[in-house]
Order: sequence, then structure tokens, then C-alpha cells
Amino acid sequence: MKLQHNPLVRLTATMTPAELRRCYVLENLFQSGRVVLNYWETDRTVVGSAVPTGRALPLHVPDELRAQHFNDRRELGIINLGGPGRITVDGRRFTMGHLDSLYVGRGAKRVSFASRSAKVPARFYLLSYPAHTAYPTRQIKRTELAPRVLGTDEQQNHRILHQVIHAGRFPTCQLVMGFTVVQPGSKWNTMPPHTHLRRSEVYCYYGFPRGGDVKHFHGHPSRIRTLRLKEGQAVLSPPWSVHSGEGSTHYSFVWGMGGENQDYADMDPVDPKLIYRAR
Ligand SMILES: O=C[C@H](O)[C@@H](O)CC(=O)C(=O)O
Ligand SMILES: [Zn+2]
Repeated sequence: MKLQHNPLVRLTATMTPAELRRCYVLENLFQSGRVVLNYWETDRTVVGSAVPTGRALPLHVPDELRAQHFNDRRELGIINLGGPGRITVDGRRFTMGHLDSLYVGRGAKRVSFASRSAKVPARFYLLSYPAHTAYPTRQIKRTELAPRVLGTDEQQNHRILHQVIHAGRFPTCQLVMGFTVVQPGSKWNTMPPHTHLRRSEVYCYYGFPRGGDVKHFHGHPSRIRTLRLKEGQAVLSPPWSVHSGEGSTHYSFVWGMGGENQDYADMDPVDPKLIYRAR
């Protein structure tokens, strides 16, 4: 099959650092007392957040979705990166502790977010893709997760991967989502690196010790660029882009994907030398 030439591959290689950030980084994703939503054309991804500090925050419907309810034609994955809170979906209340998750299926009408305490607010991270059918809304508690150990201390890429929303747990239309905890003493994520033309991916970095950040590698494997990412920032990875990072410390990140398959192992490996060369 011929792959139709995508000029964004070349443009990404020569963008100024500021342009590169404008195109691919969500700088102020989490905002106190607000629901924030961002639309990315690729795979029609919506990346957002909800940080309730007072009364419950409703999930609004941006005009661009031309829908009555956010979930009319979409599915939504949510992971709580903050303090204890609650999500209500059409009257059903889900208690959301730190790192508890929720899948909201197509057809849900009213979604709202609340924190138990404004002093330690919940920080809900949101990722959504179009859905062709309705799968039931379900919660995934942190205690249900089966951690997978990846990497080694010697290679400074020792990390614990949690698959939260994936076909092995329950079916979804497109969404695959989880989080990875890079262990103290390690700094590398997604090593060896990869691309996956079948899916685009979003990383949201969190859990840095004070002042930590990550140098994130981005772009076509032959033209890798770097982006500095801090606590609570997200980066958009097109299907042809690598997505790997080297932290100044340990850290964690939520990863999530949408596209035409949900096979986590479907990856095209990229030679780590290409990343080291771009450092
Ligand atoms: O397509 C899969 C994603 O890039 C991540 O799940 C990889 C990751 O968390 C890691 O290796 O650290
Ligand atoms: Zn990936």
C-alpha cells in the first residue's frame, strides 16, 4: 500500500522550538476550578482535565463537537492524578481515589466532577475518541491493576506499567489507556522506543519530585526533535512519531491511544541510537 505523503513530517523537522511546542504541547492542561478541553485533529482526540475546587464541575459540550452531550458520539477515559474526588454519570456516583479510573461509554448524558476537599483537589485527566458503539461505563480501581515491570536499574529505565483501559479488561471502541511509573534512580521511559502507524498517542507527565522535568523525544525517527515537559503537561504524538523521554529525575506519565487497533504490542521498533543522537 502506498503511504500518502504527509508534509507535517517534514514541517515538524524544521519548526522553531516555539512552533513545535504550539503544535504538540498542551502547556496549561490543569487549571484550578475548571474543565479544560483540547481538540487534536489526529484521530479526533480530545485531551482535557477537570480540577474541581468548589461546587461540582459539569463536563460541558464544546461547540466544535456539534453535539448535545459530550458522549453522544464519543467514549471517554478518566484517571485521577490528584486527591480524592467523585465523578457522577447520569446520577451514578463513582468515588475516585488517587489513580482510580473511569471509562464513560457512548451515550452518557450528564458527567460531573467533584473533589472531596478543595485543599487537595482531584485532578482528573481526560482522554476521548469517537465511538462507533456504546460500551458500558465502568470504574477501574487502582487496586484492580496488575502492574508490569519493565526495564532495569542498570539501564536507568526501570518502570512499572499499568494497563488500565484495554481490551483484556473490557471492550472499548478505540481507547487504550494506562500509566507508567518510572522508578527512583531511573529516568528513561519507552526504551527501546517505537512508533505505531495504527494509533496516535498522548503522554501526560506528572509525579515529578519538585523541579523535575523530562526531555521528551518527538517526531519521525529520521528527524527526532526534543521538547521539555514539566508537571501536568501533555504532548501529542502523531502515528509516525516516536515518543520517549529522559527525565532529570524519576516521574510518572499517563499514556493513551486511539486509532484503528487496540493491540498494545503492535509497535514498530525504533533504534535507540536515533534517540541518543538527538539528545
Ligand atoms: O504504546 C505504548 C506507550 O508508548 C507506552 O505504554 C509505553 C510506556 O509506558 C513505557 O514503555 O514506558
Ligand atoms: Zn506508544
